[in-house]
Parts: sequence; C-alpha cells; structure tokens
Amino acid sequence: MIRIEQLTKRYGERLAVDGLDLRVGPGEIYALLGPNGAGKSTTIGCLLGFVRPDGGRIELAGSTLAPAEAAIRHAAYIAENVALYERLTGVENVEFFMRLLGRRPTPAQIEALLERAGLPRHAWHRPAQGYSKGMRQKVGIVMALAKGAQVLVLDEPTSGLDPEASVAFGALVRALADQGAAVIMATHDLLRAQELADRCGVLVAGRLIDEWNLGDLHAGELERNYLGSLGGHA
Ligand SMILES: Nc1ncnc2c1ncn2[C@@H]1O[C@H](COP(=O)(O)OP(=O)(O)OP(=O)(O)O)[C@@H](O)[C@H]1O
Repeated sequence: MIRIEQLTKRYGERLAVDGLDLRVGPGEIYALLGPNGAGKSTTIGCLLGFVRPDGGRIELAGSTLAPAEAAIRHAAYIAENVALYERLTGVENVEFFMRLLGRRPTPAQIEALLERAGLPRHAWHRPAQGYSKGMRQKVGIVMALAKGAQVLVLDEPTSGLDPEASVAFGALVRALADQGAAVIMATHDLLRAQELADRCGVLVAGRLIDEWNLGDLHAGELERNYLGSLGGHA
C-alpha cells in the first residue's frame, strides 16, 4: 500500500508538489498522469526517498520508517531506462542484486526468474551492455520479483518500448499487482495507462485535479477526459 498525505515540495519559489493526497491499495495499479512539469517525478522521488519533501507524510507497505529506508526495504523502482552493470550478464546482474539483499540464489533460481520475466534465453549470459530497453525492463521486473516488493514504482515504463514489449511488460506488472503489490506509474502513455491501470489521477502544478476508476471508462475515453480536465485548468 502507498499512502501519501499532504505532500509538499518546493524548489526555491517553485511549488512542485502542493499538498498532494494519494493512496494506492495492495493489488492496485495507479497511473499518475499530467503534463510536463506537473510534479510526477518529484512525487516519485519523494516516495523513493531521493527527494526530501518539505511537508507531508508518506507510508509504504505500512512502514513507519523514513521513506528512503522504507523504499529500500519494500519498494522496487523501474526507471525509464533500467540501469544495470553493463559488463555483467543478466544472470550476474540479478545475482549481484540478490546478494545485496542478503540472498545466495542458485543459478537455477535466477534462471527461473529470468524465464518468468520473459528475458530471451540467448541474453541470459550476455553482458547487459547489449540489452534493448525492453530487456532491461524485464531485468528490472526480475529484481522486483526477487525482492518480493510490496510497492512497485514505475517512471515512464513504456516510453520507447515497441507495442509487443509494452504489452508484455504490462502483463508482468499486472502479475506483480495480482501478488498484492501496490503499483504506481508516472506516464504520458494514456493508451497503456487505460489498458493497465485500475485507477488514474491527473496531476497539474503538484495537485491532483481529477481521478478516475479506469474500469468505468470506455476505450479512448481516458484521453478525452484527460484533455478536458487539462482544458478546465488552463
Ligand atoms: N531539481 C530541481 N530543481 C529545481 N526545480 C525542479 C527540480 N526538479 C523539478 N523541478 C521543477 O519542479 C516542477 C515539477 O517537475 P517534475 O520533474 O516533478 O515534473 P514531471 O511531471 O515529472 O514532468 P515530466 O513529465 O516533464 O517528466 C517543474 O516545474 C520542474 O521544473
């Protein structure tokens, strides 16, 4: 579960996040929409403890720890470009990550995770420097699976992915949510947001101006609503 209450962040004079309240329940996928500069990345940065808020409260997976520690313990983050150790293979990257978590996985356990995430077999033992964006996203998912993350934070996860990779990625995210993870994804991809998310909110100038249950909307309706919502706040 993700609970954000009255989150505020300023950069000098600029109010990037303005008293934001937002909740994402276990098993729920929430799409955080909004134009450039709306405060999506700042919100995500605060969730992960990368950015220090000026006010408000953040709770991840019921933890009362400071956000950075709670994120280290409970969250997995998949950035637009998943950073890997370029000279290590996919298997070695996952092994390294799992050792940081205090685990000693067998090669078979790592391969089972890579298989589950759909990383092509031919890539398992190749250096990550040759990986495509979609392959990197899959390794990111493996790390979330390995960690048993209760919170999954995604920043523009589908930008630059081809439609097939994007659909495959969406299925993996849904599988993690079905295991009980609370998922928040900042995105400009309204099509994928409508396909994948359960709920979405529109952030403008650091405030949520609208929220919808996506199950209530017809195909294509999200874009109309979104543009209408922005128009009303122009
Ligand atoms: N490190 C920073 N220093 C100063 N201002 C910043 C900093 N990071 C973000 N901002 C400002 O805070 C506001 C929110 O930015 P943020 O990156 O969170 O928006 P965003 O919704 O993620 O935008 P985008 O869709 O373009 O990624 C913007 O006005 C931005 O210029």
